[in-house]
Amino acid sequence: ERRRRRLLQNQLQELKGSIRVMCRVRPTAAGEGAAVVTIPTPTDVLVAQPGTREGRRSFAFDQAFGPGSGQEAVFEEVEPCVESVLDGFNVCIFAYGQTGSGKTFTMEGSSREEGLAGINPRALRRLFEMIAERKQLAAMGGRGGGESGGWEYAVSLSYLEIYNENLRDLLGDVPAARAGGAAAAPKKGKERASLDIRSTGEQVQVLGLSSLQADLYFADEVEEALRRGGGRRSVAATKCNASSSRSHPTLDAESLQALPSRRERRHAPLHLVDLAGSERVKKSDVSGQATGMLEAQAINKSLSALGNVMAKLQEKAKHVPFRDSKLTQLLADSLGGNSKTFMFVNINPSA
Ligand SMILES: Nc1ncnc2c1ncn2[C@@H]1O[C@H](COP(=O)(O)OP(=O)(O)OP(=O)(O)O)[C@@H](O)[C@H]1O
Repeated sequence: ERRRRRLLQNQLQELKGSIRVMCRVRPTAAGEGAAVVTIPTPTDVLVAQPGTREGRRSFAFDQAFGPGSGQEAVFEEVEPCVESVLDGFNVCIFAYGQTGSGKTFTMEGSSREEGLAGINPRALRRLFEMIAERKQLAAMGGRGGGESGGWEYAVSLSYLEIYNENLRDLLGDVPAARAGGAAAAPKKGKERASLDIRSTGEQVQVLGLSSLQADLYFADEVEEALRRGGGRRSVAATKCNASSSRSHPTLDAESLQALPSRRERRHAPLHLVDLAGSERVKKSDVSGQATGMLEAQAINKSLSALGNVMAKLQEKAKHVPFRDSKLTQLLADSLGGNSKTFMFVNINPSA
């Protein structure tokens, strides 16, 4: 079963490509004026502004989601990839777009209603469900149980943000009893310190980052930790959005898989990234604040580094400049190679 699933996943990946770019157009909000963006086919996004220099322009994506597409439909598109993490694939899903375009809504969603939950909580829940399903299958099949028999799974969660090219731990004070191995919770007062990244071969490690070890979806515990972490994100008001995220928060679910009978161990990361707003400094009027300017420069640096890395990967270039920013260093293990990357381009449909 495991081998068959891997094979199907590989075939699907070859068909769809290992970097997939989706567009998500959010509904217009009150006072924003009429939408100038439509989705004439499931893969095309048309921007029509008659009388302007741009006129009509069409953009092709792997998939386009309109204002009527709910959180569930969006998650269904990435779900097979989330599942493949337990088969050892490295996966990265990120949301890119201007401030207020729906990145946080896509990744985190809203906790107001169950149906409004975004990719992050749905992905975590799916991972834990799958682990439970596999345990149940193994128990039913007894010993042996084919290739999937005997595997043990665990998930280690961490949550950090990249702010002005510094890495900050957002889970800093998880209960010590559940904080994982070498990465114990930092002491009070030190939790906002910048952390270093170490790359060892194909694995990327953030030194001193707290983690929450889980083999079940302890809904309250996990959600509470994430909620608290989310509350620590660096947020500022810009002209475009009253509470704009100025950092790149990244939720990481490292899946650990072990087959003790054969002394096999492997791990695969799932990176879920809500990129900071891509707006131009002038338009968002953050330039008046000294920190705003610095933030905008750091955001631009990492977004353009990410753009360069994606372009080099698409070209299959020999050298990919992962080291150009903290963001690309952090994601190096799940961009390119055998990994699967999803990029959501979030847009606001008003002129
Ligand atoms: N698909 C959607 N359906 C309904 N409401 C949405 C959708 N996308 C975004 N919104 C709403 O639009 C507003 C702005 O979205 P959000 O905060 O996710 O933007 P953002 O891109 O993360 O902004 P920033 O970069 O400034 O953090 C929020 O009130 C959000 O609830």
